[in-house]
Amino acid sequence: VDLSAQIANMKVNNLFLNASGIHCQTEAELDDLMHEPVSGAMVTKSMTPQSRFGNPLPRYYRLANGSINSMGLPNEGFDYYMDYLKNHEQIKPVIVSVAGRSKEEDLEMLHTLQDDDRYQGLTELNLSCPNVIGEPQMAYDFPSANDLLKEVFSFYKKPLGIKLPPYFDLVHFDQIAEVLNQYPLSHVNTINSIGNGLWIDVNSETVVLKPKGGFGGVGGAMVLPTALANVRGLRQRLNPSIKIIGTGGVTNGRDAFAHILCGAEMVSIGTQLYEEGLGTFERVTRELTDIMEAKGYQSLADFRGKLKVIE
Ligand SMILES: O=C(O)c1[nH]c(=O)[nH]c(=O)c1I
Repeated sequence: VDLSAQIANMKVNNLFLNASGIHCQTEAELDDLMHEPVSGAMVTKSMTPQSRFGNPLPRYYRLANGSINSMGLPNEGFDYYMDYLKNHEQIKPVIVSVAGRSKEEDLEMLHTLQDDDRYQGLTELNLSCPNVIGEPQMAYDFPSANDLLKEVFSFYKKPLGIKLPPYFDLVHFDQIAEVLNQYPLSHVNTINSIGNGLWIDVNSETVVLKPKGGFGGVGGAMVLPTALANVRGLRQRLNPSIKIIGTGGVTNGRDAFAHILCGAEMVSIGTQLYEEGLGTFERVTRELTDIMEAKGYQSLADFRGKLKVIE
């Protein structure tokens, strides 16, 4: 499987990586991902300038065919992750995910990354966290997102991607693509969880998450149709230079194959990785390879973005 993801010139030998938030908050978790033999890259938990405990527990709940979470941006803080990068050999590319609680925090972290000559990595600006109490998802506010990106790209010159929430209206695909196409983005990562779902334990007649009255982001198998639509919709609208990391609903090789048909350059695995463990990478890679061999494809480029419609 030839794999030359042109995402910030990452030369990787495997298209899979963890979804941000999954197994990537602590040094031990990051080391596990760094030494996991199959995945081609990894991404950190979204970080804020200071460490955060996040929302009160329970804040994650497994569903029959997915998950719901209201973690609330728990992370060890910006300096912790910068130290991690300085003190650990990068066996694979590490995408640094930043999620300030305000425009000022985003700019603060990006200025620091821009000014650090030792930092040459790929950064992902998370504009779609649905669970910080009282905070909107910036990527649903097109003018604000545009203002932020205009300011970011006035000084940030290193590779930068954006983590997007799911959109549910083709006009919104048009509108966000119109904003993003103005900027020299490395990639977009789509989708983040479907924000503010609600799960109820009917026996106790109670929600299952403590924060926000039980409202949380939905992920896992049940979001695959939304994830595929967002990868496809944005691939059809974004400049070809802006690559897509497909995230959402990937549980097996067929799901990954579908993401690539829609145009994904690389594919993230979240809920399934959390529930099954790091062995997911080997299993899904094997399943995808089997599908490719059965179809006679030698490389991802043979079918990437080549989804057929019904004429
Ligand atoms: O609650 C979280 O920490 C969280 N949870 C998500 O589902 N997506 C995000 O971007 C984040 I920052």
